[in-house]
Amino acid sequence: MEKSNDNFFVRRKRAFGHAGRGLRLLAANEVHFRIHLFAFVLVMLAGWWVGLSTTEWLIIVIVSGLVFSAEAFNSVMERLCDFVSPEYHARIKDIKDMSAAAVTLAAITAFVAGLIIFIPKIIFPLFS
Ligand SMILES: Nc1ncnc2c1ncn2[C@@H]1O[C@H](COP(=O)(O)OP(=O)(O)OP(=O)(O)O)[C@@H](O)[C@H]1O
Repeated sequence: MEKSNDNFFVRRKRAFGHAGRGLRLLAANEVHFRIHLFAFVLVMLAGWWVGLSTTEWLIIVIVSGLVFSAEAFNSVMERLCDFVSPEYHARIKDIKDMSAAAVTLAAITAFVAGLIIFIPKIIFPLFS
């Protein structure tokens, strides 16, 4: 690809445009990405309802970002694998399964963090 002579800011703006297109592709085509988005909105509403502290919001935002990033990279892996090897291949299976495992690890981390933050705020008041 030819190197452009545009200045720094024009190139950064273009890079954000490419990233924005990637985000739209993920939101439009990836069911799991949309499920995470839906769960994120629910957690935001629940956080607002129970009144999270700044630190708790930070933890929720960080673990959610981790899940979104892992999901995005997993989608990239799936597309790359399908492009490189549309037919069944044992190595492609390993790559896709490991990539899916990365998302699962991030999701478990977020789930456990959510339990630690929300359980005391939702369950404990019921018994006090
Ligand atoms: N070309 C292939 N070669 C070997 N195994 C594959 C191949 N394609 C898919 N698989 C196996 O099927 C599983 C599901 O793959 P697939 O690409 O359909 O992802 P998915 O989890 O169904 O995601 P999505 O439905 O979001 O595309 C993989 O984790 C892998 O075990």
